Order: sequence, then structure tokens, then C-alpha cells
Amino acid sequence: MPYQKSDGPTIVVALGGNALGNTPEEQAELVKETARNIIDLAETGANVVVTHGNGPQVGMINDAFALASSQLGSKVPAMPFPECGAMSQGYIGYQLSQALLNELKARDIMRSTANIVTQTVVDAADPAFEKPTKPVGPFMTEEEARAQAEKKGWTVKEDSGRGWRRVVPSPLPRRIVEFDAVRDLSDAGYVVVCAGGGGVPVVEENGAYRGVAAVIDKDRSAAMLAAEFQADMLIILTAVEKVCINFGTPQQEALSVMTPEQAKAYIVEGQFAPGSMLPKIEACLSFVERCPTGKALVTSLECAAAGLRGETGTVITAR
Ligand SMILES: Nc1ncnc2c1ncn2[C@@H]1O[C@H](COP(=O)(O)OP(=O)(O)O)[C@@H](O)[C@H]1O
Ligand SMILES: NC(=O)OP(=O)(O)O
Repeated sequence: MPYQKSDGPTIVVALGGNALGNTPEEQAELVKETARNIIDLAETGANVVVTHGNGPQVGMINDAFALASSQLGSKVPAMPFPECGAMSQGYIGYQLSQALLNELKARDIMRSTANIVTQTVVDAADPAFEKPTKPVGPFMTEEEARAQAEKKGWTVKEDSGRGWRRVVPSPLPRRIVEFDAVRDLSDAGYVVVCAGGGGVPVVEENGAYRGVAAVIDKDRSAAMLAAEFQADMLIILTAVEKVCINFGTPQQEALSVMTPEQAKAYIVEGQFAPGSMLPKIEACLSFVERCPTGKALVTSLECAAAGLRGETGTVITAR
């Protein structure tokens, strides 16, 4: 029986790291809860398109191949970074779309899922290639990180007060290559998982695509995807229920709503940490600027359905 697109709103959901965990076993468990929260949205009648991060996973895959290759030589080839990105999309997308499908079946909802390994076009001249900023792989102590940097030529940085990590370039997304396929599947009623890890970054040369070693910010790709869809809503799910000002201080104040102008003023004040909340707010701004009738919501996974009902989370909207 063909699946049916619902008459409800189109929602693009971006999943943060806490929705996925760090090991295959942890991830398989966590995505069950993640799937319940996403299918809660679909059950309200929304057409849901899901994207997810891949920083820890793409680093893990890249490290594993580098180690195996150094120990086993030509039996295990060194794996290029774009291929590692594609593997992370397959690995996460497999577990996530399976959990979503199981949840749809458990609720007798006549819809299915599709996971698309997605490429995202970036600009070869993007200055981000000269200045790595995107954390990948596990957290390390400063000492471990500096030793790895010395040994492997990595760039390492402190990540938002949480420890040290390897960082790789993070160019801006320009276009999602498989967008038409994603839209067709969504129009046919599938819950689509796509643009994982922001999409495998590719550059276009003489009419052909070529993968490049980088990791795109998934919130930025989610915003672009939502704008291309002319979605009603972009939902960014992370570890906090609401965006705050004076975050982490005794004066901390949770925000329920921001206009784009207020959000820009808070950015100038430095209220959102670079590398964590700032790219999310910038992604929300870019979505509402391209879709003035759309709403961007930042909240936690557990609060997704309540956020959709307008009961919690931080909404950024020009309306
Ligand atoms: N102003 C802020 N308001 C709320 N959270 C903030 C703020 N600034 C920084 N953060 C931190 O940003 C985190 C979200 O960023 P991050 O963990 O990188 O996202 P992801 O869920 O995509 O992995 C929150 O869990 C919080 O610790
Ligand atoms: N690609 C990306 O943004 O991954 P993380 O969310 O894991 O940083």
C-alpha cells in the first residue's frame, strides 16, 4: 500500500549528539528514545525530515581505519575522510531509520522511513579550509590532545569547556545534491533521514563532484534543508530545554521567544558560545530569514512534542 503524505506541517529536525551516544550499543539504545520523540511529532500529523550530527562518529571511523592501516598495512587501506563521513551517515542512519520504522510499526502508523546518504556542495575557496573549527572524535585531556597533534599533524582545540578534541575544517553548506530525492520521498509519505553530519562535503569541478576532507555543521545544513523545503518549522534538538542568556552564571535566564533582531543583539553581546549554541542560533536566523513565515525552535529531545505545542523551548520567529 502506498504511504501518504500528511496534510500537516513540514518539520525539519536536527538531532544533537545526546540523541546518539558514543558507541554502537549506546547509540542503538538511545535512538529508540530518539525515535519515540520524533514519531510523537509525526503522530501529530507532521511530515518529518530528520538530520543528525556525526562529529564523534566520523572521528571514530577515521581513527579506526588509521590505526588498522598503521598495524595491518595494505590489508586495510587508509580511508579518506569523505568516505568516513559517508560511513558515519550509513551507520547512524541505519540505526536511526530502523528505530523510527520500529516505532511506526509499534504504533500501527502506515508510514515508512528512508535513509539517504547525502552530499552537500561547499565552496572550494571557503576560508574555513584554512582554519579548522569542527570538533570530531573523542574528548581528550590537553596533554593527550597535544601529543596526538604532534604525532598525527592534527589541529586540536578545547571544546566549549568539555575537554580537548581534534578539529577539522567546517565549510558552509551551499546546496544539498540529493535534495530532489529527499523531497520526493517526503512527498511520498516517508520519514526521511538525510544530510547526516551536514552531508558529505563535496566541491563541484568541471561539472563533477569530489569529496573533501571536512565536516559541515549539521545545524547549518538543517537550516538550508528547511529553507529549501519551505518548511513550517526547523526544530534543533540538543541537551537544553531552552536557550539562555547569561548561560552558566547566577544571572542565567531562559528565553521562550526571540525575534531575529533580539537574537542578533544577543549574538553581538556574546551570549551564545561559539562551537555550541552560536551555530544553532545562526542556523535558526538563516532559516527564518529565508522563510519569514517559518518558526525555528531550540529545545531538548524530551521536550520536542511539548515544544511543537508551544509549551516549552525557545522559538525564533519573525512573526
Ligand atoms: N546561551 C546558551 N544557552 C543554552 N545553552 C548554551 C548556551 N551557550 C552554550 N550552551 C551549551 O550549548 C550546548 C549545545 O551545543 P552542543 O552540545 O554543541 O550541541 P549538540 O546537541 O548539537 O551536540 C548546550 O547543551 C549548552 O551546554
Ligand atoms: N556534523 C556535525 O555538526 O556534527 P556534530 O553535531 O556531532 O558536531
